[in-house]
Amino acid sequence: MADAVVSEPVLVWGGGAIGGTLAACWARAGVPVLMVDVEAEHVRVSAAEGLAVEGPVETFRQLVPAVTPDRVEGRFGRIVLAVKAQATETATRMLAPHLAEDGFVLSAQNGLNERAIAAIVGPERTMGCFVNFGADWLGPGRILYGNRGAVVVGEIDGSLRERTRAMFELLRVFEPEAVLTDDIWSYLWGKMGYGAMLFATALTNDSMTANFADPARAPALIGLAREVCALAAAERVSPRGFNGYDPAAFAPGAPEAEARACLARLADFNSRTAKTHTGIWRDLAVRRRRTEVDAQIGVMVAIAQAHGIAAPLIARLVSLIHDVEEGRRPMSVETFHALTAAS
Ligand SMILES: NC(=O)C1=CN([C@@H]2O[C@H](COP(=O)(O)OP(=O)(O)OC[C@H]3O[C@@H](n4cnc5c(N)ncnc54)[C@H](OP(=O)(O)O)[C@@H]3O)[C@@H](O)[C@H]2O)C=CC1
Ligand SMILES: CC(C)(CO)C(=O)C(=O)O
Repeated sequence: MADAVVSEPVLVWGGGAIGGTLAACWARAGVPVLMVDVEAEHVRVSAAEGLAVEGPVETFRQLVPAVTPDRVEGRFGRIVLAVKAQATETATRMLAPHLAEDGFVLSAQNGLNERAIAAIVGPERTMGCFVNFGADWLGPGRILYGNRGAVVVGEIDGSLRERTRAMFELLRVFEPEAVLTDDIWSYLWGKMGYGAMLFATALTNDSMTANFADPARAPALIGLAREVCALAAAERVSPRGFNGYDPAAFAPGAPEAEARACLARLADFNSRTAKTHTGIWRDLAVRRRRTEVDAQIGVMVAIAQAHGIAAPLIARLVSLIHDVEEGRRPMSVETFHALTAAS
């Protein structure tokens, strides 16, 4: 990567829980960043008073250069996209005029958003990334960094290039155990399985750990992960594990005991975070807004149909989250077991 590009700011588009944590950590380390967010007060506080990162991992306040999208000027070689999945297309269209011809967009999101990004800016200008650290946007200029977690980067075509290695080094500034991979889709599909279970936990008000530790919820959680793993296989992807999640435990023929042992590991991993509930739960219970369910989980219904594979739990999960979003059902153990009924 040319020196001129390395000295120019990394544009972090979407400066909430994930983007804000990355931007603050990079800025503190002396990496030039420019954070872009639609929340004007968040932008003002972060730039003028400092973005406060708090919680058990790190507590610091860092001035982060930040603007709203209408104030971005120029073109950038490295854009890290960290909006919710349903905002991906809108945000990518907004950032596209600011992306250098030879630059790239890296998706620090959950889901298969790289496909949508590539459709807009082109596959050559899209880089894959998987993040599993936990963070919450608490308010303007305030983010909870709840726990460290896996961070993986790789090109969507599996190649390893100078720019991929450079981005890997940049991610290591944030997470020293970051991984460089030639198979980013295996991690993204790994998170699709874990993510489907996380969406199910958000049908209740219980913490992630309480959900994963409840034996009565295991059939629905295991069933979901098995459906996702079957879809990944149909897509010719071998999903990979991370932070206690092991897709092999949900592969066809894997013993139920392995799947239950995996749930116990996830209960344990999530018992050691200050972020007790998912971002999905937070959207529903705290922010009172729609979740990423269509963009993250709904896409799998279409993938299942394309392969002629039945995915009843995934489809039921999408409709139950919609029920909660639209006030037809409460977040409750009873609502969770409306999912169990489909298993
Ligand atoms: N939080 C976590 O612990 C984890 C999150 N992820 C994933 O990371 C992604 C980002 O999530 P998260 O950081 O939690 O979300 P947040 O809502 O905290 O942050 C996203 C930010 O982007 C802003 N935004 C929305 N649209 C635009 C736009 N067009 N241009 C610029 N900014 C915009 C949002 O504003 P507004 O709120 O007003 O829309 C918000 O401030 C998601 O895909 C999530 O699933 C992955 C692992 C862990
Ligand atoms: C729970 C977490 C942080 C993954 O560990 C997540 O991805 C989310 O909140 O949606």
